[in-house]
Amino acid sequence: MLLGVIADDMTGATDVALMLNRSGMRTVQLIGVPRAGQALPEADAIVVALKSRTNPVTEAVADSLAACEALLAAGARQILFKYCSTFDSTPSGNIGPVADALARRLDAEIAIVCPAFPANGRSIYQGYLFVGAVPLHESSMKDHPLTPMRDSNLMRLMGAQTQAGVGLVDYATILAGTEAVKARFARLTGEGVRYVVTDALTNADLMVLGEAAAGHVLLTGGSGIAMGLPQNFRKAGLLPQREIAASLSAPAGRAGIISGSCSTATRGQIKAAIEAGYPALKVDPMELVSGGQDAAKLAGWALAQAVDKPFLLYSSDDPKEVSAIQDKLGREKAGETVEHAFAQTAALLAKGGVSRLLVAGGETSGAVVQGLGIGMLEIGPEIDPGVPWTRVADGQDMVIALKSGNFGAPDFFVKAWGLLR
Ligand SMILES: Nc1ncnc2c1ncn2[C@@H]1O[C@H](COP(=O)(O)OP(=O)(O)OP(=O)(O)O)[C@@H](O)[C@H]1O
Ligand SMILES: O=C(O)[C@@H](O)C(=O)CO
Repeated sequence: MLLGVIADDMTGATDVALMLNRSGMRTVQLIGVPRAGQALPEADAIVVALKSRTNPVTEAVADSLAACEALLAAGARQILFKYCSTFDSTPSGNIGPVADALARRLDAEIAIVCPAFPANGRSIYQGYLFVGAVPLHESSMKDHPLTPMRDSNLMRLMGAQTQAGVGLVDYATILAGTEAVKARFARLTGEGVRYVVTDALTNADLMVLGEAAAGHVLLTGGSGIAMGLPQNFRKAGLLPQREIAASLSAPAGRAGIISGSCSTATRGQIKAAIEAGYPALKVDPMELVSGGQDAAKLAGWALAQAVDKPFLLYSSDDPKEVSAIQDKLGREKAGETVEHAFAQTAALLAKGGVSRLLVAGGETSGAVVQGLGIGMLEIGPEIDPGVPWTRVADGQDMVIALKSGNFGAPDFFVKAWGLLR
């Protein structure tokens, strides 16, 4: 094992695992902190998916350190701390405190801070993070319920979360190439800077950064920064050339979609699936509370549909409806109610013969994976940037794709099946 990754949420873990797999590293995703003494699977890279983005700082730090120990014990030579490409966090964390703890553990004198993910419109210029054509604080992330992003300057954002010095490698330096970036790293380290925000607009920039950071024991960022790391291991003779499969052989069985994501992207994808004739049932949190709907009824409905098209179970709604439900139930209870129902439903669906599943939403994916008792995923082909098919590697014969709310083209739910054999 060469590279160990600690990801702060479930879909972010699949995102970075895909990036590594595409770049020729055989990658396995583990769900949660490995148990003490647990033998980790054979792989070039292992991604540990945590739920440490918004939980209390002390828990996030403890889980990240435990994951780091397990990865080091399995032979990791470099550790990547993967967070969201929109730097989802608050002034109290969790990105800064987790990075600080990992830097201390690894004796890292420098660590890149690079959430750039050009394929999904996340770029960094002069240390400012852009989402598409607008700065982060003007994007929909400004209204995120848990981690509203009201600033776009990564030096300020990181600086508010750590006591360590924060510096910048600007775009002109990236354009000047690997040696220039390395020289800037050395200068900043000499000035007492630990965290280096790095500009990046294109994949080529990420390759330069990856090469320049070959000797760093710790990196932090979005999945984009992983793109340039496999080349270093290959150059060092540690990583053989690997075939990347363009499709995934999937077990025979029914196909379906579970969506608890309320993002604009997901709602568009649901509309496209319904227009394509997929049988669809809307899940209503109020009905779940009153008992009008429950997991048995949802699974019963899904399994009663004709098998020629995947079924779609969705609670996704527009922001006005979601906030009306949250006003009635409370934000936490609304989320938990839906997640609990989908977790139980997923277990019943698997028992009923569903073996091909698409799930939309980070929290929803976490709940469904837990409901299915999944501990390990092997990474398959890319459906859209940041979202691969995966195969369950420690239990039932199933393929599953976990989609971040904001990711995927409008026809995501319709085209994904074409990659399965
Ligand atoms: N109709 C609804 N009313 C209120 N809450 C809902 C409703 N539907 C889903 N939810 C909750 O909203 C949350 C959606 O979060 P989730 O992480 O699954 O999606 P997302 O935020 O779009 O995705 P990501 O985190 O990947 O960006 C979940 O807690 C889910 O249970
Ligand atoms: O980096 C991203 O945007 C995603 O992988 C993610 O973390 C979604 O929660």
